Amino acid sequence: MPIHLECLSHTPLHGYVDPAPHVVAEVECVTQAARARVEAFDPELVIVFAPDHYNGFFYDVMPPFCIGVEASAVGDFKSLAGPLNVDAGLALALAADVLADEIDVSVSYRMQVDHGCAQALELLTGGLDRYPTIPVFINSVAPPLATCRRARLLGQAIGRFVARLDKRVLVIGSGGISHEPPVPEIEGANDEVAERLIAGRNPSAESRAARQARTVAAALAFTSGTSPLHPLNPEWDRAFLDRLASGELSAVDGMTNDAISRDAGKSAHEIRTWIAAFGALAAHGPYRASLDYYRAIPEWIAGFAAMHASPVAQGTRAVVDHPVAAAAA
Ligand SMILES: O=C(O)CCC(=O)/C=C/C=C(\O)C(=O)O
Ligand SMILES: [Fe+2]
Repeated sequence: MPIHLECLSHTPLHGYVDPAPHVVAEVECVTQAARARVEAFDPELVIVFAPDHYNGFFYDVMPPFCIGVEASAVGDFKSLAGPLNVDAGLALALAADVLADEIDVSVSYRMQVDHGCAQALELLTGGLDRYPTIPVFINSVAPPLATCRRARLLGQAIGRFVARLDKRVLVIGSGGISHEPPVPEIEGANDEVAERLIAGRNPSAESRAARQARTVAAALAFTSGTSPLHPLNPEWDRAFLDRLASGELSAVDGMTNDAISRDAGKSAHEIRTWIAAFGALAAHGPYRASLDYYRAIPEWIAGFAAMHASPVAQGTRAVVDHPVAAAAA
C-alpha cells in the first residue's frame, strides 16, 4: 500500500561527453540522495516506467505499452547488463488488471531493456536485481505514439492495482524532458536503417559501437552549437515539471504529440514515463512533490531533472517543494 515516486532523467552520454565537473557532481549528489530515500523506503516491489531506444522494441511489433514478465538489460553504452528480478506472477496479475481496466497493454516474456531502464534501476536501487521489479515499457521514440493522456490513464490503472497490494511500492519514471538526441527514425530511412529499426535485435559489437560513436559525435556537435538537433527548452521543461508537481495531472491531456516534438524535441516524448509514474501515485490521492534538480545539460543533450513524491493525507491539496530548483537554475 505505501507508495513512493522517484523520477529521473537518463543519459547514455554520462562518461562519454560530460559537462563541467561541478555539474556531474550536482547530478551525483541528487541521485545519491534519491538512492538514500529508496534505501530508507525499502521497497518490496519496484515498478519502473521506461522508454527504449531500438534495443528491445522494434517495428516488427511496436506496442505503445508493454509489461515485462521476464526481462534483461542489454548493457548499451555504460549501462548494466543482465537479468532484472521480475516478479512474473505479479507482472501477469498487473497486466490482467490493467486490461480489465480497459487500458490495452501487451506483455513480454523476453523483454530487453536498455539504458533507459537500467540506468534508473542502477542509480536508484544499486543494481538490476536488488528488488522484485516490474518493468513497464512506454514507447516514446517510435511513432505512432500513444497520447500523454493514455500514459496518465495507464499509470492510474497501475496505481489502483498497487493500492490493493499489501506492499511498499516504489514507482520510477525514467526519461529526459526537452531533448532530441540522434535516435534514428523510420520515416525517410534508407533500407539498412529501416531494417535495423524493424528487426535490429542483438546487434553485432561493431554495429553497437558505430551507433554509440554517432551519439557521442552528436553530443560534441550539440555542445559546440553546430548541431541541427532541436535545442533544449528549459522554459517548457519547468512548465511541465510544475504541472506534475501541482497535482493537476489531467492538465497533461492537452499536450499533443505534435506540439511536444515541435516545442521540446522528438525524445521529449519520454515525459510519458514521468506522467505514468505520477498517474500511479495520484491513484493514491493527493501527493507532495519535490523538484530536486533541473538543469539543461547540452553535453548530455538533455533537459535533465529529478523529482520525488509521496502521498499526503486526504483533504490536502498537492504540495510542491522546490529545494534544489533555484540552485540549479
Ligand atoms: O540507435 C541509436 O543510435 C540510438 C542512440 C540512443 O540510444 C540515444 C539515446 C538517448 C537517450 O536515451 C536520451 O537522451 O534520453
Ligand atoms: Fe532516452
